[in-house]
Amino acid sequence: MTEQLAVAVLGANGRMGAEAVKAVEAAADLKLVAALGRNDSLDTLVDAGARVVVDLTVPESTEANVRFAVEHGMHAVVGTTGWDAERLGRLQELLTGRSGVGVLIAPNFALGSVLASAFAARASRYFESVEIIELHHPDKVDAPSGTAVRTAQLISAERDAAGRPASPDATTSERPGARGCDVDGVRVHSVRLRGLVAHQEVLLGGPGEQLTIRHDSFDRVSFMPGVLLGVRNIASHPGLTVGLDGYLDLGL
Ligand SMILES: NC(=O)C1=CN([C@@H]2O[C@H](COP(=O)(O)OP(=O)(O)OC[C@H]3O[C@@H](n4cnc5c(N)ncnc54)[C@H](OP(=O)(O)O)[C@@H]3O)[C@@H](O)[C@H]2O)C=CC1
Ligand SMILES: O=C(O)C1=N[C@H](C(=O)O)C[C@H](O)C1
Repeated sequence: MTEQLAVAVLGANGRMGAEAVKAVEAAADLKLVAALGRNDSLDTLVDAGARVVVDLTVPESTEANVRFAVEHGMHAVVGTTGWDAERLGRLQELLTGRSGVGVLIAPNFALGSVLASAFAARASRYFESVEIIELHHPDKVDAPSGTAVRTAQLISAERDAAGRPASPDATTSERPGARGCDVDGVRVHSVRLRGLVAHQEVLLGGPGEQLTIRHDSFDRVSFMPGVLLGVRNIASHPGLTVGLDGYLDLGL
């Protein structure tokens, strides 16, 4: 039998972390060597011989966690949100000169969500209007969701490349927040509702028609194939990758 890959999970007591611990433990080719919570020392990762660190913590913790992993030569598979351009810039700098280390920042690990965002971005070339509605459980601390931000960025890039102008909007007076927030020129609306897990709709409008691209995660098990895909493939993707689509051959 080939050697098992040593994996550590940070945020192991959280909703996602607990699911990731189960997924790693159930995978014959992986070995869970550490499962850490907020008050555990990161030095445990070194002592445990972790090769890949999975970060599923909180936006204020994730950057320091990833920095520790990279500085100690460990790959990092990151699902935590909050990776804005400034943080990504610092991470890119950190990775320079550490050519063997890979970091995957994946705003969404659900394969259906990754596909939905890619399809929506491509479709947005052909529609006059586009807006995003993301819907999540009310215990989520950040808004808009990382997935919505990423989707808006992909849409914005596609529309720029296609020479599409901004979506039309005649609003001249509004109550704060009524039109959602602006992410790279795309309006994003956030719903927080008990009973939900993670959902997103991209609404695309043209004269006399609408296309809606919707993805639903009903359970956090939906994220686990993507987490495992990241863990298993990160060693062959050195440097920084943003989005699980970077590990897939979507051909779009
Ligand atoms: N990429 C994807 O597919 C997905 C990403 N997410 C993202 O993952 C993150 C976690 O989500 P979720 O599991 O729902 O959140 P939870 O609040 O349930 O879990 C976060 C956990 O991280 C712990 N934690 C905080 N800081 C540290 C630290 N420095 N080291 C170790 N553990 C720490 C928290 O501990 P304590 O409770 O003590 O604060 C908590 O147990 C969020 O950013 C969310 O947006 C969520 C779902 C899917
Ligand atoms: O907090 C969550 O639950 C989720 N967070 C990620 C995000 O912000 O996009 C991924 C998914 O939407 C679930």
